[in-house]
Amino acid sequence: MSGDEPIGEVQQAAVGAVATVPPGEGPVLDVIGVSKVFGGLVAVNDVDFVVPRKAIVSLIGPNGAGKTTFFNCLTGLYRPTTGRVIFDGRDITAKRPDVVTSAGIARTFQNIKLFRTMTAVENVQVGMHPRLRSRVTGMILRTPFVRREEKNSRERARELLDFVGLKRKDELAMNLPYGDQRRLEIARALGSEPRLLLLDEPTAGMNPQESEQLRALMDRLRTERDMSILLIEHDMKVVMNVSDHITVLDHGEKIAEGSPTEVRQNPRVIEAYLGSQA
Ligand SMILES: Nc1ncnc2c1ncn2[C@@H]1O[C@H](COP(=O)(O)OP(=O)(O)OP(=O)(O)O)[C@@H](O)[C@H]1O
Repeated sequence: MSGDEPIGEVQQAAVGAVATVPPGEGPVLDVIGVSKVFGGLVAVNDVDFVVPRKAIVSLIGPNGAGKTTFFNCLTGLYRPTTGRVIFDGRDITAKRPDVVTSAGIARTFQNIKLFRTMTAVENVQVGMHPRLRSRVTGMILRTPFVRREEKNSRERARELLDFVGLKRKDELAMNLPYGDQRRLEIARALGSEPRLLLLDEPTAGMNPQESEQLRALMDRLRTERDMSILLIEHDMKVVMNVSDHITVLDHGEKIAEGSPTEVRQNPRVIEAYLGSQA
């Protein structure tokens, strides 16, 4: 598990019709009453949350609002204290991170987590691992099937790097400029062929031009690859321009949700978040 203390069993909230919605229909992600408690601290408090198909949904809120903890509850890094996580009609509550990835959710991290001494292509190939069919014995014996799959995965990795706009594909990850490392993280996440992509502050440390390129990339992921995106982001320009829907957390609670226009005008949001920025 994640290193946080065990909290007890996940309470089985009522799922009603949600769990019976067949894959491919209904929202891609349906989160029901998720809470996460660390000792006495309620980091996420009974949050309901939906990501419709092919939507870009942003999760915003002041520092410490519980956004990353919420992500960690979705991706199996944390076991939620209460609540259910339904992905594409399937209950993935408290499943291991590799199971969640295989189910079709990929993520990037607030602090970039690349294999620093591997090339960009190799990093993306690692990301493809959940979708590869080679077995360990085949890898040791270097069977024709393994060699063919490796070649295909190298070509596919290069395509994904093209898609995210990364030119220095054979460069070691640690030698890439910061913006390219962020792009590489996204390409690696795409390697597992997710239907839902979770991005944790992808524009952190980027200049305005790079942020705009990333916004355009998110748009293309949705329109060209039918992907749904859940975004944690502090750059309000990016959030307001790219999101179909925004949810606002404050002290672990959902205090508002709606379209960018609705959220921008919500007095609780202005007070809790936009106000504090101003
Ligand atoms: N493993 C942990 N153990 C104990 N407390 C934690 C743990 N992870 C997060 N917290 C606490 O939970 C609260 C929510 O933190 P979280 O990182 O989820 O907020 P955030 O909205 O992502 O913040 P930021 O915008 O600064 O990244 C904070 O008070 C934080 O200190």
